[in-house]
Amino acid sequence: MVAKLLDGKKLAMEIRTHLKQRVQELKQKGVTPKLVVILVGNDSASRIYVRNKHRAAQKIGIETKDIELPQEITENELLAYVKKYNEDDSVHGILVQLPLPAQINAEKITHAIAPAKDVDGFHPVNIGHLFMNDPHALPCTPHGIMQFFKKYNISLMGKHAVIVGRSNIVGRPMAAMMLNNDATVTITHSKTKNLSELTRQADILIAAIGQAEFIKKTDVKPGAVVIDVGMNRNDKGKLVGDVDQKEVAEVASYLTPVPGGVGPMTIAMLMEQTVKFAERGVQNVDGEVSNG
Ligand SMILES: Nc1nc2c(c(=O)[nH]1)N[C@@H](CN(C=O)c1ccc(C(=O)N[C@@H](CCC(=O)O)C(=O)O)cc1)CN2
Repeated sequence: MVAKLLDGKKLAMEIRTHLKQRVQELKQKGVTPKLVVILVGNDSASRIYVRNKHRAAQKIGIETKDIELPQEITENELLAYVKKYNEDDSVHGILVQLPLPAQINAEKITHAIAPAKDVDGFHPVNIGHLFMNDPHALPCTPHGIMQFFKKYNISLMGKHAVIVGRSNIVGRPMAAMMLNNDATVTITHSKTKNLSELTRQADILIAAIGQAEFIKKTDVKPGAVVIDVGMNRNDKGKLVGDVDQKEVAEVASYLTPVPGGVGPMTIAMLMEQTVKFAERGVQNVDGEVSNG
C-alpha cells in the first residue's frame, strides 16, 4: 500500500477562498473582522508563524493588529494588553502566540482572554463546552485535522482513534472532537506502557509527541489513517514530523505530510474562527444570537 497524502496547503487554500466571500458579506454589513496577535520575545519559529497568520488574514480581508512585546515583559504588563483588547469592541479575536518566556505563566494569560474573543479556543470555558459536545471555539490544530476527515470522507464512527500526546493545544481537544464524532478514543503519553501495542490497534493515529520521526512502520496498523502533527528539526536541520514519513507511507492508507499537512490547516482554522466570531457580532446587532 502507498498512502494517499492529505494536502493541507490545498485544503487551506480552498477554505480561505470561502472565507474571503464571507468577509466580503460582512464588510457589506459594515463589519471588518479584526484579529489581534500578540507575540512576546524572539522565538524565530513563532515569528514566522505570526507573519504567516498576518499574511493569511490580509489575503482574506481580515484586519490584523500585530503587537510585538519584549522578551523581558512582566506577566502583569502582558495581562494589561489582553485586558485592553478584551474591552475593545472593534476586536473580534485575540491570540497570544505560544510558547511564552519562562517568567510568564501561559495559562494565566490564555485564561485572561475573553472566551468570546478566544480564537485559539484555549480558554477553559471553551474547552469545557467542547468536552460537553457544545463547541463555541475550537483549538485550531485539532479543528484543522477534523477538516481532513470531512474533506476526504474519512468516517470516525466506531473507529479506534489513538492519540500520542496529551497537550492542552492538540492531544486533549483532539480527543474531545473525535469522541464527539463517535470514535472510540485512546490518549497515550510519555508514561504509557507498551505504546506500540496501542498504536498498532489504531484505525486513526494522531502523532503529536514532539519527537522527530518517532512513529515507525511497525507502530502502524496496515491501512490506518496517520496524522502527523510534529514539527521538528532533524540533525541536518531539515523540518520533519513525528512520523517517519518514508516508512509509514508504505503501510498507511492516508498520511499528512510535513511540511504542508496539519500546519497550514492550523492557520486556516484561525482565520475561520475569526470570521465566525465577527459574524456572531453581526447577529448580535440583529438581536438574534449572543456572542458569549
Ligand atoms: N497561540 C498559539 N500558539 C501556537 C499554536 C496555536 O495554534 N496558537 N500552534 C503552534 C504554532 N503554529 C501556530 O501558531 C503553527 C505552526 C506551524 C504552522 C505551519 O504552517 N507549518 C508549516 C511549516 C513551517 C516551517 O517551514 O517552519 C507546515 O507544516 O507546512 C502553522 C502554525 C504553537 N504555538
